[in-house]
Amino acid sequence: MLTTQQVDTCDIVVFGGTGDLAMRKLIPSLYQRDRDGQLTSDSRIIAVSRAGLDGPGYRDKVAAELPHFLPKDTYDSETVDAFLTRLHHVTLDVTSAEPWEELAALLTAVEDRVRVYYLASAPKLFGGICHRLQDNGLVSPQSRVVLEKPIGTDLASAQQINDEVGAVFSEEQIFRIDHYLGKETVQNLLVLRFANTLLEPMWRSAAIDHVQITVSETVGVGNRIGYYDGSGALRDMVQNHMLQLLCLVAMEPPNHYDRDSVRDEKLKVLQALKPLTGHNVHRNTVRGQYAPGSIDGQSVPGYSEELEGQASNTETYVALKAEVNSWRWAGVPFYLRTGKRLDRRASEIVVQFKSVPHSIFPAIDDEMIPPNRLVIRLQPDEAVRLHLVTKAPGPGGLRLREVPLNLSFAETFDERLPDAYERLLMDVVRGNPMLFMRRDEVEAAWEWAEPILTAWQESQHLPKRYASGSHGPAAATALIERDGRTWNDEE
Ligand SMILES: NC(=O)C1=CN([C@@H]2O[C@H](COP(=O)(O)OP(=O)(O)OC[C@H]3O[C@@H](n4cnc5c(N)ncnc54)[C@H](OP(=O)(O)O)[C@@H]3O)[C@@H](O)[C@H]2O)C=CC1
Ligand SMILES: O=C1O[C@H](COP(=O)(O)O)[C@@H](O)[C@H](O)[C@H]1O
Repeated sequence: MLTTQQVDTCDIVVFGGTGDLAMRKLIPSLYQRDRDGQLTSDSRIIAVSRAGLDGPGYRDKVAAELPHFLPKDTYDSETVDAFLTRLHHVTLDVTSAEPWEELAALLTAVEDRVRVYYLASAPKLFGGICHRLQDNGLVSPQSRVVLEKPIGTDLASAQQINDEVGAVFSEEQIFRIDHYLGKETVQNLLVLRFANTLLEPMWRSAAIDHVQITVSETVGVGNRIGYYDGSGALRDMVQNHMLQLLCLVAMEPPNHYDRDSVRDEKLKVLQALKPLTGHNVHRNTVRGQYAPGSIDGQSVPGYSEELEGQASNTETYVALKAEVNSWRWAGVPFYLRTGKRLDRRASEIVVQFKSVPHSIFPAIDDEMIPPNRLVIRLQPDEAVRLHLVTKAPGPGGLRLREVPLNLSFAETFDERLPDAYERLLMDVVRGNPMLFMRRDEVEAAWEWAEPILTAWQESQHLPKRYASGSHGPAAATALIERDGRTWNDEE
């Protein structure tokens, strides 16, 4: 839950302030924080783009779009009007050599204060923007820079971006965002593991059979195809969000809930990932691309139709088997899968415990007793479900039933679950980088992911086509079934 006590004065400059991310996520999240009284009246939000808008023009744009991206019960016109007065727009081509006079005049018209430069623009612009900020005298110890993902497309490009940004800002001033870390249910994972004594003794290979991490989307690539076709699901979802989830499940208990203790432990997990290279990539990964199909009764085109018939090997689906080479996790596979245009929207982590070693019940073999499962449902219908085996009531022969103990967030808490960006934006303002990726984490994640991309590129195999609205490629089912396990697709 966000604290409502702290009120901050800041200027938030959004490079790319008219773009999809800004309009759908950043501006609505800032509105919510303002609505909760967390910004002082003189705090400002300054959008930068080439759109040729003035302040009133940008305010009109936000006023028209904001209602579409807010839960209805959080919209009220008085608060919106007050919020709009904070908004400014500076028209600027960040690649041009012109001095940044208008932006500089606006920023330096007030006393030095916390300044957040949010780079909601293409990563190739990050280095240039930072250098221009410095050249224009706009970087002070109170400045922070937020880098949107993806940080690069491979290790070398990530290092280059990190070097360029690092030449202007210190590591403490750099916030590499992974919005999955701002989700309430993801933060709850740390609380679940480290504020309960029940789980930790079982949280290891002695008791756990395997872990599944799924991020299944029903949406396609939409209007982001230009970006997506050069990226694909491994770069877009696995290298960042999914590996971060894996880290939170697999990490050792940090000594403290603070920036370096938590990030040090996550880094160790990334460094312990068993490399997937060469033929191991083909054995342990599946990539797919959506074909035409139907979602919610509506026909939808395939990926290549969306590319106007252009051939593309970009994957919109990945399933893979990862392993963490550590004492705790030896022999416990982590199965990851993510894809677009699938049959359901569901993000979840499933921790599957081992089966009972021996059945004491006559006529019920060990394998007839379902193993316990902990399902951490990240979205939608956020919940933690512990599946236990119970006796089905009734006389006669013993019948066993698997039943979930269901901690549903909606049923348990009255509070609205804030969007991930609400929490993360205020963490930047307050200078708390714990839920942001440190340079070494990003680069370790690339070190593991890049050989997979290389092996795919060198291979003759094309991504497997799967019908939109399906479970994904059959090969992904085979990947887990070959180990005698099945994907959790029940809920
Ligand atoms: N959209 C999303 O859901 C997500 C996006 N991201 C990342 O966020 C970043 C932005 O994405 P998104 O909002 O979708 O992209 P958009 O293409 O929708 O927006 C890009 C923004 O940058 C501005 N811009 C582009 N070139 C320049 C320039 N030379 N000078 C000044 N402004 C410029 C555009 O305005 P104009 O063209 O008018 O100048 C626009 O405001 C990307 O790095 C993306 O990967 C990450 C996660 C999710
Ligand atoms: O970063 C990204 O995340 C979204 C999925 O985020 P969610 O919060 O809706 O689960 C994904 O659709 C997008 O392709 C990716 O860039």
